[in-house]
Amino acid sequence: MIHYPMSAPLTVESVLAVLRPVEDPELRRSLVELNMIRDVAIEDGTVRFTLVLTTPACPLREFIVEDCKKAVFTLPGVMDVQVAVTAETPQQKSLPDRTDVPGVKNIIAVSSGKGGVGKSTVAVNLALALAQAGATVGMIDADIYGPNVPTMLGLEEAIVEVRKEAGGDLLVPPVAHGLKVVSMAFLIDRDQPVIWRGPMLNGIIRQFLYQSDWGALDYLIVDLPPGTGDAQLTLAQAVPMAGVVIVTTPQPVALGDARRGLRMFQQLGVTVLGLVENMSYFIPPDLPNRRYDIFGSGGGEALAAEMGVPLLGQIPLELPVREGGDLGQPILIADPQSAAAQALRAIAQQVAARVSVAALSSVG
Ligand SMILES: Nc1ncnc2c1ncn2[C@@H]1O[C@H](COP(=O)(O)OP(=O)(O)OP(=O)(O)O)[C@@H](O)[C@H]1O
Repeated sequence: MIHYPMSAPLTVESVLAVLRPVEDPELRRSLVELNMIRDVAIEDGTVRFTLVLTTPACPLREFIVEDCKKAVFTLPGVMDVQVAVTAETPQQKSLPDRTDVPGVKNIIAVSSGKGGVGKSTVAVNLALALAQAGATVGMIDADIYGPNVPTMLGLEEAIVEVRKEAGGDLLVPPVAHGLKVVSMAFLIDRDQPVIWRGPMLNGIIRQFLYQSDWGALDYLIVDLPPGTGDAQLTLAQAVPMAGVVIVTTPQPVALGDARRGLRMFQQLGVTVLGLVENMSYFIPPDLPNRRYDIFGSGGGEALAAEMGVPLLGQIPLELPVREGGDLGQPILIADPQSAAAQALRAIAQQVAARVSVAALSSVG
C-alpha cells in the first residue's frame, strides 16, 4: 500500500515524490530512481512528463502509464496528466572473451535442436515485431544448412554491396520491411553443397558481426543453424549474445533435441531467454470451434518447467504463416491480427523485457 503526501503543493519535486514509489513491474525498482521519468513540467494544473521505457516493445507500457497517472492524480490541483512515452534500450552486458559490436545494443540468437520446427519463421517475425514496436533491428542469417531468411523477407535477389572504408571493407546489408539483413545465402551458391568447418564459419560470422554497416541497432537477431554440432558450438562461443531463444514443436522427438540444445547453451553460460513452442495446435478456419493438437500438447510447457526457463508462447499452425514465408510476406505483415501474429508479438515483448531486465540487473 503506497501512501502519498496529500498536502504537498504542485511542484516538479512533489510530482517526482509521488512517482518515486511507482516501480517498473519487471525490474522491481523505482521509475524515478531508474531515471525513467524525465522533463516534468506543470502548467495550470496539467502535469506533463516523459516516461522512458527500457524497450519500445514493453509489454506493460499501458499498465506503467496508468500507475504513473494514478500516482500524480493524488496530488491536489492536478486536472490532467499527459505522459509522452519513449524508449531507450539498454546495452547488453559485455561478455568475457567477446568483443561488443559497435552500435549494436543487444544480440539475440534464435536456435532449435531440430530442423524444420520454425526457427527462421520465429526469428524473422521476432525481428519484425520489435521493429514494428519502434526499435531499430538487424538480422544475421547464420543458418548454413537452410539460409531461408532472404526468401522469407523477399530478399532473394538482393546483393550485398561492399563499401571500401579506411578501416577495411564493410558489407552494406540490404533492407526489407525495415530490417537490415545479411545472410549466408548472399554469399554461397544455394544449389552447391558447402562443407563448413568451424573456423570458416566463425570467420564469416565475425565478418557479419564486425564488418557490416549496422549503424545503431537496438536488437540484432541471429538465426543460428539447428542442432548442437560444431557449428552451433563455434557460433555460441563467437557471438556476444544477450541471450538465446529456443524454438521447438510439441512432439517428443523435437523436445528431446530442444532439451539438448538448451543444455548446451546453459553449459556455455549463454542466457536462455525462453522456449517458444511452434505449431502448437491447429484450428481449421472453417471449423473455428475445433482444435487439433497435431504434434501433441503440453510438451513445451513441461520442458520449460523442467529446464527452469520461461515458456515464451505457443504459436498455432496456420496456412498463411507458411504461404507468407514463401512469398516474402511474414505473418506479421501478411495478417497482423491472426492468432499466430498475436502470439509472435507477445513473444517479442517478453524477449525484449527479459533482455532489458538482464542488461539493467546489475546497474545502480
Ligand atoms: N506456425 C506455423 N504455421 C504454418 N507453417 C509454419 C509455421 N511455422 C513454420 N512454418 C513453415 O514450416 C516450414 C519450416 O519453417 P522454418 O524454415 O522457419 O523452420 P526452421 O526451423 O528454420 O528450419 P531449418 O532449420 O530447416 O532452417 C516453413 O515452410 C514455414 O513457413
